[in-house]
Amino acid sequence: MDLLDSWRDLPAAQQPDWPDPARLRDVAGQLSKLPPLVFAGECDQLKAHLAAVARGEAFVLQGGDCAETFSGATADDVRNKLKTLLQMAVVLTYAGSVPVVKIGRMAGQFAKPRSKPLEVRDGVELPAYRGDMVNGFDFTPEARVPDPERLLRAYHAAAVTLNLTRAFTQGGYADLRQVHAWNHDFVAESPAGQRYERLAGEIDRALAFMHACGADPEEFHRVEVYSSHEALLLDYERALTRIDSRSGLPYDVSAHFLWIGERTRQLDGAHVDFMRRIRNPIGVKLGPTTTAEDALALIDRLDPDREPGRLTFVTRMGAGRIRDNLPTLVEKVTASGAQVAWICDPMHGNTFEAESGYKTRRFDDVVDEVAGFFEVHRALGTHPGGVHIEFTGDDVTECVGGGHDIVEDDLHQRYETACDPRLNRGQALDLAFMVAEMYRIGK
Ligand SMILES: O=C[C@H](O)[C@H](O)COP(=O)(O)O
Ligand SMILES: C=C(OP(=O)(O)O)C(=O)O
Ligand SMILES: [Mn+2]
Repeated sequence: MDLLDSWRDLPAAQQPDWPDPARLRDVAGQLSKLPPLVFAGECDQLKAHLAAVARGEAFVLQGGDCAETFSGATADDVRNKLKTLLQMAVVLTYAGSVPVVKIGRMAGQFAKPRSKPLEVRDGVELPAYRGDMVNGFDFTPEARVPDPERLLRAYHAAAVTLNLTRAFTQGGYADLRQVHAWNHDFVAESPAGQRYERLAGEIDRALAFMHACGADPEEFHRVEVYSSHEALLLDYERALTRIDSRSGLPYDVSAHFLWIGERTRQLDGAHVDFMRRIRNPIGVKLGPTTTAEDALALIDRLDPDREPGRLTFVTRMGAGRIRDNLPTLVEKVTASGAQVAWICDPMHGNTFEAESGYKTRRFDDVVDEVAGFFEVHRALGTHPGGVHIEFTGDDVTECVGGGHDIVEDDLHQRYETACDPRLNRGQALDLAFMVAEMYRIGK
């Protein structure tokens, strides 16, 4: 048997109950003939950047929706998300004085693990929504049936999103001389926008200075933005895995970077088995129950050759636990000689249900978890390598607190997420300024 299929004999958590397995096989066959969404060489490039992160020379900004939707694969939606990502990256690069590796939770983040298989509303029980790649968001029995056709739609929505991303980032929109333009629709009414505008003015002056010194303006014309998603549905990921013609090695060409979620990181499970065989840079989410032994065993399994940039640990402990839980993990991993990149996801350990029933997160908890992450790494002399966040480019009301001080009673106003609550654009920019400061202070 092809080793890329050995996961099929292992327990795979969080897979949908596809009602028609023959149809699933047919769709997987179609997917396996479709062109790659990314190229192996690009994945290697990202791996080299992540190796720099692991060495302490760069910082990762990874973010986007919790769950992308098919209807969100539009020019406006993608541009707004990219704009926010670029603004955050500029803040971090300039105010934090550090090269920023930009990775979108974009172009493939269509499948969700859930804590409960069923959703109950007013006594009616239906299968939980598992992302547009699996079933529909509407609370009807028809919508909630897993449909393999959705895997094909996910591929096409990812292709559209990636095409837009490549056009925006390579075609001039992301040119550093556009720093003001990204902010136009934002600056007047928001403190974060005004703060950003002042920083953009400084960048202008710095660019003019460099230009006067003879720097080539073309250097600032393009940026690299990489794609990433949770590698959850193994039938999809396997179908998009190809042998790289240069090296003869397998790459999952559905995204540059794939990660294993907190709910699917079982050492003897299917996800770890599949992911150890692909050559992309990969991540693993580490929640509050992770032991140092778990982390070391994951390293042995997923990065036996200790390849620089191969493995990133994304910790998501919760603001109240990070200062207690993270030090031992980092100490023991560092002592083992493994060089992983450490990234902080300050979202998933801080979710709670408001009285109104909306899932939400406090902006202050998000900031506190990042602060704890920095404190732990600074105390140990290790590198706080980045942040992984859920945000959107729109002015949604999903997380409480932040500049506009959204309160629980406001959540209903613009609660648009298909899964977890995201930072809105102002909250995301505020966070970027705070992270930049934390980065600079401890350096
Ligand atoms: O995004 C992550 C998970 O899918 C999400 O946190 C699970 O949410 P649930 O507890 O509502 O299932
Ligand atoms: C499911 C997610 O996170 P975790 O696996 O950390 O719960 C996510 O990133 O949306
Ligand atoms: Mn999420």
